[in-house]
Amino acid sequence: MSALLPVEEAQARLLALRAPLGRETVALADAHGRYLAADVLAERDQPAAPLSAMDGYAIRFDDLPGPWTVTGEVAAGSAPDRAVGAGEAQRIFTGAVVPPGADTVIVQEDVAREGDRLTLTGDGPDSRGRHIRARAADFAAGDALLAAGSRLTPGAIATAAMSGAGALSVAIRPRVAILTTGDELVAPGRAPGPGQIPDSNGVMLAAMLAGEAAAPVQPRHIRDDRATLAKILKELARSHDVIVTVGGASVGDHDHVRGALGDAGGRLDFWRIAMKPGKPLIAGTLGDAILLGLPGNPSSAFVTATLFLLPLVRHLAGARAPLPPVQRAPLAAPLDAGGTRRDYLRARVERGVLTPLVGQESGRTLPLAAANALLIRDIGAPARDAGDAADYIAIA
Ligand SMILES: Nc1nc2c(c(=O)[nH]1)N[C@H]1C(S)=C(S)[C@@H](COP(=O)(O)OP(=O)(O)OC[C@H]3O[C@@H](n4cnc5c(N)ncnc54)[C@H](O)[C@@H]3O)O[C@H]1N2
Ligand code: MOO
Repeated sequence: MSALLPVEEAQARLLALRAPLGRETVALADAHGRYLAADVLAERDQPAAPLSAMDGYAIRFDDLPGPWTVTGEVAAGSAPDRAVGAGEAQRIFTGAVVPPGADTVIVQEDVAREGDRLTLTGDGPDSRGRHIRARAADFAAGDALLAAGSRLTPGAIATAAMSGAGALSVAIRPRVAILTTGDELVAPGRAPGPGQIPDSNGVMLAAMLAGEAAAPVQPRHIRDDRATLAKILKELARSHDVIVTVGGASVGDHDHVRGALGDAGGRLDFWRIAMKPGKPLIAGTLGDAILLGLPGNPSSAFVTATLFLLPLVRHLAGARAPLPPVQRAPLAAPLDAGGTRRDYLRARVERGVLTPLVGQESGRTLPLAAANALLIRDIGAPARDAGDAADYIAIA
């Protein structure tokens, strides 16, 4: 029996199978969750001119404590048509350009106005420049705002829009096929016959991918038949970047994924990882497609998808840092020593403290619904007490 591959080595080998996909230009409205293929540089100063941050009056700080003569008005979206001279004020609104000559805005709550005459009734501004957003305070033209390989979050999209962009260069989304295998599976919602169970992995994996920069995926199911599997793998490889199979990864007489990959003309890269759950994970190539064979047990499929499938999709989709970040938190309770495979225990992190959930058998789905973290216990790790630190990965 060949040695089990360490997780990090398997992740590195998987990501090395193929470079990120090419690039395309997408409108900002379609950019959410995509990865930038190039740095975003500001095309303009923001703000491009000093703007008022409040509704009130633009004045010269040196003229305090007033009174002033109101000589004009400037609203957001228009340019001031005259300067503010000594003893003068102009009515101004939030977001409007501060007229030349003025250096301070006084809020309307602090003044009284009668006709053109304005007098101070409150404390007034305490410093020159008060309530003014300086030119280029957010960023200046030419500033590097967003880095290639970073994910386009709503905040990043807002920044790109403000910088002058209407569309962005991003990596192409991988096309992923999900293929669940097994004679025992029925579609969710159908009544299972004797010995049958609902296919929970297909919809779970589709949901996991829906949060990623993958093209939309419709899971497909086939029975345990090696020849049919080989035929379908061959077909899928022509039009997909990644084929994910679930189940049939182990050593049973009906576990056909490795055999079918070979029959279809593909190449096995690795099989079996030093992790629990998830040991029988398969990776290989078939034409230009990458085949990832996840184990069928629900928790095994979830954990291997978190550690291998999602990073692969992110890598192909142009992510600079595709692996889930490892965080650290104290344990709520003692934890037994680690074994011969690295454990990824379904756990909850709450108020900064980690608790492994009851029921770590890989056939269960209920702990997957409760978990918000995978607690990492290394091979041969010593037993730990409550309060000792442990590594974990946050999961959605
Ligand atoms: N003799 C050995 N038996 C097993 C080994 C081993 O090393 N020697 N490894 C075990 C481990 S670890 C795992 S994990 C499983 C993986 O098995 P397979 O990937 O071959 O998966 P199946 O046998 O097809 O199914 C396992 C289990 O999961 C259920 N399943 C499968 N697909 C789905 C789905 N889409 N939705 C919900 N549940 C699914 C299936 O009914 C089985 O109960 O092998 C061990 N065996
Ligand atoms: O490694 Mo299997 O994934 O224990 O259940």
